[in-house]
Amino acid sequence: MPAVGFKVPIMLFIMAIAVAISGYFTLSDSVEEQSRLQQQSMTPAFDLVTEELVKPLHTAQILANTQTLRRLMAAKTIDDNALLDLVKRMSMDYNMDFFVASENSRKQYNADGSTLALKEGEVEWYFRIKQQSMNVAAALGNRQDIHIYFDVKVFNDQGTFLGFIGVGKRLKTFLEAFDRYKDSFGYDFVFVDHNDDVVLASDPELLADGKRILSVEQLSWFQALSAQQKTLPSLNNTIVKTANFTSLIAQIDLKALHWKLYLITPLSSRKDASTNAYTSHTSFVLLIIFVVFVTAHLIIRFFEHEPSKKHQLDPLTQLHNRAHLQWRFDKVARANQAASLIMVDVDNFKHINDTRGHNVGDKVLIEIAQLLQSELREHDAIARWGGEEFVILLPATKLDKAQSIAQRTCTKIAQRPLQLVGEESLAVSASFGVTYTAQVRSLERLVKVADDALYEAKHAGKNCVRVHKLS
Ligand SMILES: Nc1nc2c(ncn2[C@@H]2O[C@H](COP(=O)(O)OP(=O)(O)OP(=O)(O)O)[C@@H](O)[C@H]2O)c(=O)[nH]1
Repeated sequence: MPAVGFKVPIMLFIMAIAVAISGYFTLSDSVEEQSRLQQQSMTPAFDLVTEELVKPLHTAQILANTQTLRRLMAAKTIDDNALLDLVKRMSMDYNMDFFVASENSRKQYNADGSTLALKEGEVEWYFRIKQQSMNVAAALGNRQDIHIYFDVKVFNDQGTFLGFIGVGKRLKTFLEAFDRYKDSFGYDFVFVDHNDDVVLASDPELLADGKRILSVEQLSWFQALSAQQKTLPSLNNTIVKTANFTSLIAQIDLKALHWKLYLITPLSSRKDASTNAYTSHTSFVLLIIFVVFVTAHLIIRFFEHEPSKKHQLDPLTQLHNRAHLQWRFDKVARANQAASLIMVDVDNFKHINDTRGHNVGDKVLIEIAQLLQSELREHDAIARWGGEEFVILLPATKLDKAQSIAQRTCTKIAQRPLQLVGEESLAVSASFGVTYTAQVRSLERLVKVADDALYEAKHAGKNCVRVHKLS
């Protein structure tokens, strides 16, 4: 088998293919995982902004254009009850807290049925927003239970200002949801208005409270942007790096309000998530590589140690050859078993060949091979060692047992003359040399000692058994 020569290149080839496949799948998995994480973290934020901010604002904008509201607000003398009824109905229909502020009556009509006088110097927002050119405004209020109020101007058909329709949204749920997202995805959010002032943020320190308004330019991540990044029309998908952190910025524009929402994700948390995915994937691929490697190694080893079929059998006697016996001996040695070894040599074989011819000599060899094999146990091994020589390996067999097997076989050969077709029977005998080892030794050494014993048997007159102990 050319196994040793091919083993290293085959292993390298398998490893190269495995690493290439692993690299390909890891890379594509990593890209997929990144996209999934991006989607997973952004979707809830979009949902929340749409549900809590965009929807109420758009609803108020639609209601500002309804004829019923404009008719009631355009009356010289406002019908307080009719306006209160309308506000109540709208609030119930849309499940939001609407209010109406009337220019003609200078009153605010609330969904809970209350009214509030809009006096200059007392209700600051009304007079401030009224002066602004924008038709929509947002303001935060109610310190104890923070609300965001969207105020949409209402005009009559001639463009005369009639007041506001507003909707107030409790921000507690909004902020709580963002706290949960912050825990799960690590991101912060900052809303900034048209002046780039922070109006709302997940970090309570940044919340505008009317007394202290922070500009986005004062925030550490904004300051870390490069001069070129600051000139970009949108900071969406911008990566900002400082000595302490690397963050990914997402920007959502709330055009109606002229607000911007920044979501700031620290990339370390992303890296952790994708590193975990990468690690588990790579571990799996490495496990497969390991299994493939071990399997290939075992297969190659099997072929290395398993002599091929054509080398296993002697064509004449159909007994195994030397290579096979060596393989069997190595197994016994690896198992640290004791073993006996018998060497058998046909007596006066040259004479048989010379007097009866080679064909008869061959027949003698075949007959003796069959007889020897029939005397052996299942776990014994026999091989044709040379011309008329045979070697028998008896694993886990003590010397006296091996000797008695040899003696019994020797007697049987001598007692069973060979019957030849058309010829008189032929008396054949064989000599036996036996040895034993209790511990692992080389096959050559065992054969040498058994051969010495055999030599002694030949000198003792042949057709007998001699035993030599290993020194
Ligand atoms: N017919 C036949 N003869 C073989 C084969 N292989 C070897 N021989 C012959 O076996 C003979 C062995 O002769 P020797 O080594 O002198 O041994 P021997 O005649 O048995 O003498 P002792 O071993 O002392 O009994 C040689 O003549 C070989 O040519 C074979 O496959 N077939």
